[in-house]
Amino acid sequence: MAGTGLFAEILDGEVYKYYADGEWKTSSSGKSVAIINPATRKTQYKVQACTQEEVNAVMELAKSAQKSWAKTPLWKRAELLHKAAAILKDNKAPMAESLVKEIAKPAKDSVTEVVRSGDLISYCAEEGVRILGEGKFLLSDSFPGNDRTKYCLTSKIPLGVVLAIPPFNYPVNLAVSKIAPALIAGNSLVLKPPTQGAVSCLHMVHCFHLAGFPKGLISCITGKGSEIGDFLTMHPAVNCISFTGGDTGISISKKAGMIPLQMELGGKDACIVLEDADLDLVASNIIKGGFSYSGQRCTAVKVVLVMESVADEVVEKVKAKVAKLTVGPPEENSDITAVVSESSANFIEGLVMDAKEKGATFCQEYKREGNLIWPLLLDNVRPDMRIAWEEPFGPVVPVLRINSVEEGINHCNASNFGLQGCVFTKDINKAILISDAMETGTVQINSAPARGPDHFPFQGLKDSGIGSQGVTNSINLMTKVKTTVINLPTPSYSMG
Ligand SMILES: NC(=O)C1=CN([C@@H]2O[C@H](COP(=O)(O)OP(=O)(O)OC[C@H]3O[C@@H](n4cnc5c(N)ncnc54)[C@H](OP(=O)(O)O)[C@@H]3O)[C@@H](O)[C@H]2O)C=CC1
Ligand SMILES: O=C(O)[C@H](O)COP(=O)(O)O
Repeated sequence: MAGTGLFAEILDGEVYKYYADGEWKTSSSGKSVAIINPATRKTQYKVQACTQEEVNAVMELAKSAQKSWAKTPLWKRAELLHKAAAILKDNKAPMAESLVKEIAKPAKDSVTEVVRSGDLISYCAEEGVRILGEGKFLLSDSFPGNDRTKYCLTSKIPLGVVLAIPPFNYPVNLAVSKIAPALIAGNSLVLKPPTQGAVSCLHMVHCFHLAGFPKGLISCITGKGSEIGDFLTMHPAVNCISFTGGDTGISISKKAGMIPLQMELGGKDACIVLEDADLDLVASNIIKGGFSYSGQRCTAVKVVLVMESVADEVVEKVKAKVAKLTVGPPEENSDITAVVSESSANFIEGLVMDAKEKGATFCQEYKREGNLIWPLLLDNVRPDMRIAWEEPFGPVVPVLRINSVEEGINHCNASNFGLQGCVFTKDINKAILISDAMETGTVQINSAPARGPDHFPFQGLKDSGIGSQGVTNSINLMTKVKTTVINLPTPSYSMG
C-alpha cells in the first residue's frame, strides 16, 4: 500500500513529505496541497506546500552535490541508476496504486508505466556509458590554411543543476525520462512533480534514495505549479529546464534565462486516412490512439482526416469498436476512466457543445457523470468548430471528411501544434511524400502516434516544443561540449 512498509518514511501523518538533502522533510510552511482523486472527486492524498526558502536550500545543495557527482566515474553513476531501476520495478505496486488514485490511470496501465520507467532508467545508464565515454579528436589541417599543429579533443560535460517538471498524465515515466539522463550525464536534479501524480513521483524518488545516490543530488519539491513554478523556473541556480506539459511551457520559455530548454508541449495529432488504407487497421488505431487513457496523451489521435469515399466505412468500424469500450473505475481496468479534473471535464464539454451547436454528427449520445465522460466520436466536423483545432485531452475524437490528400495535409499544417501525426495507406511512396509534407516532429506510417519506445527521438515542432527527447537526445541535451586544443610547435604527421 502507498506510504507503508519500505515507503513509510515518506509520509508524515496524512501529508507526504518532500525530499531534500537525502532526507524526507516536512515543510516549514505548515501548509499542504490536496490531491483530488479524479474518480471519487474526494481528497485522496496531501503533499507539502514547499516554500521559496526551501527551494533556495535545495538549489544550494544541488549545486554543491553536482560538483562531486561530476567527478564520480561514469560506470559508478550507471551502477546506481541500475540499482534504482531494480528497486523501482521490485516495488511497482504502491506506485501503480497511487497512479490509479491520483490520475485515474487504469490499474494495468499504471503497472506498465512503472515497469517502462525502470527499463528507461536502465537503458539510459547503458546508453550513457557508451555515448559519454566517447569524444572527438580533430586535426587542424583539414581546414584550409592550417597545418597539422593543433589537436582538438572534445568531450561532453554536465550542465549543472537540471530542473525537471513532468505533467500529470505520465508522472513517473516522464519524470524518470528527465532524471536518468540528467544524472548519468553528471548533473544534479531538482524535481517539481505535477500535483496530480505527486505521490507516485515521491515513491519513485524514494527508490533513488534507497539506491544510495549522494545527498543533495536529487531533490523533490512539491507544491502548486501556479505558486512555486515561477520561483523554480527563474531560479538563478538552474542550468537547464526539462518540461513536459501544456501552454505553461510557452510562458516558461519566455521567462527562463539563457539556459538549454527541453519543452514537450501539447499536440493535435492528425490521422490522415487514404482510400487504399486497411480500414480495420485504421479503426483499431483510432481506438488505441484516440481513446487509450481516455485521450489524455499528448500523442493521442486528436483529429481524423479521412477521404470522403471511405469515411462512412471508417466511421462505422470505429463506432462499432467504441461501443465495446468499457467505462468506469480505473481499479477495474476500465478503458475509459474519469478525466483528471473537473476543469478538464468542463473544458472537454465546452468543445463538445460548440461542435453540437455548429452541427457535428454525434455517433454516440454525449454522456458525463462528474469527471467521467463517455467515449465520443464526432463525425462531419468542420474547420469552424473549436474541436477541429483544440486538443480536448479527453475521450472525444473528431472526424473531418476530406476530398484530397492536400486538404488533409493543409489542415494538419495549419495547426499551431506540430507534435506527431500518422498516415494510413498501402502505398509506401505516397506515405513518404505525405510524411515529408506534414509539419510535425514525427509521422507514423500505418500506426497511431506514440512517444515510445522510449529511446526513439521525440520532439514537437511549432508550439509543440523545443529540443528533442528520447534517451540519447536527452543525454546530449543535458550536456555541453568541452574542447581542449593541444598546440604543437611544428606540424606533426604520424608515420610521416
Ligand atoms: N508533448 C508531450 O510530451 C506531452 C505534452 N503534454 C501536454 O500537457 C498538457 C496536460 O498536462 P498538464 O499536467 O495539465 O500540463 P500543465 O502545463 O498544466 O502542467 C505541467 C507541469 O507544470 C507545472 N506547472 C504549472 N504551472 C507552472 C508554472 N507557472 N511554472 C512551472 N511549472 C508549472 C504543473 O504543476 P501543477 O500540477 O502543480 O500545476 C505540472 O507539473 C496537455 O496540453 C498535453 O498535451 C502532456 C504529456 C506529454
Ligand atoms: O504524455 C504523453 O502523451 C506521452 O508522452 C505519450 O507517450 P506514449 O505515446 O508512449 O504513450
